[in-house]
Amino acid sequence: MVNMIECKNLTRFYEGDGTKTIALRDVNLSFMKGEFTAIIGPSGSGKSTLLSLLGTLDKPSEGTIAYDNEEILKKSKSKIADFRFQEIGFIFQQFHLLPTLTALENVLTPLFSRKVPYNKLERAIEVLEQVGLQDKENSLPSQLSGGQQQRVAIARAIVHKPSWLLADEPTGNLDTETGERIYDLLRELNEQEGCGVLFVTHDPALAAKANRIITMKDGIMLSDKVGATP
Ligand SMILES: Nc1ncnc2c1ncn2[C@@H]1O[C@H](COP(=O)(O)OP(=O)(O)OP(=O)(O)O)[C@@H](O)[C@H]1O
Repeated sequence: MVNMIECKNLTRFYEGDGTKTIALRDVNLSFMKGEFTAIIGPSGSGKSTLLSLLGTLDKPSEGTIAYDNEEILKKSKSKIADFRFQEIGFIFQQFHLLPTLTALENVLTPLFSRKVPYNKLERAIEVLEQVGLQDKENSLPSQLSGGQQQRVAIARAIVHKPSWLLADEPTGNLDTETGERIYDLLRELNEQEGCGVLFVTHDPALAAKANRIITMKDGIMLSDKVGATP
């Protein structure tokens, strides 16, 4: 159970064709479990890069990320994957559901080939209920609305009980009202499960409702402000 993530001098650049793109420059940030944080900023400002690094999907070019003082990214690939499975849940703008699998099967996918101390099927049914989709277990993604597909993706992100939920524009593909309901669901999970939520958004109204608002620009952290009180 990771209670704190600490980034020091985090820098990520990409090199190729004689050019160097700096996606993140010298970012210093800490996150405490249970926080509900919005990350905002213009396109290309480094928001997704930051989320990928925090979620151990990517490695920094320079700087460090410590999870409860442990630099997980310095470990082997399989140790990093185990860590990711135990601690992190991801939600994406494009849902990324497997089209030939039912809602229930999609939710079960992170548990394939994993040993867990609970009944996988019961757990998957439980989280589908938690996101309000108890009657859609056997539906394919194509038979679900955008909001419902994102709920399946959220159920999949929490099925393995992560302590951190990282969401990259989770409401970006949804209309305002559906987006607000997805936001409320993330808030509920944050309060009920105590998981830290970090979400990237382009929507200033949604960002303003978070407890902490981090603004990025050109790979730099422009500001880190206290938002709405819970
Ligand atoms: N794999 C890559 N190779 C080269 N450059 C990349 C790569 N990934 C990201 N970048 C560059 O890094 C910068 C930051 O990208 P990033 O996706 O983190 O921004 P963002 O704030 O999430 O943008 P958006 O809001 O459009 O999703 C951009 O200039 C982007 O072009």
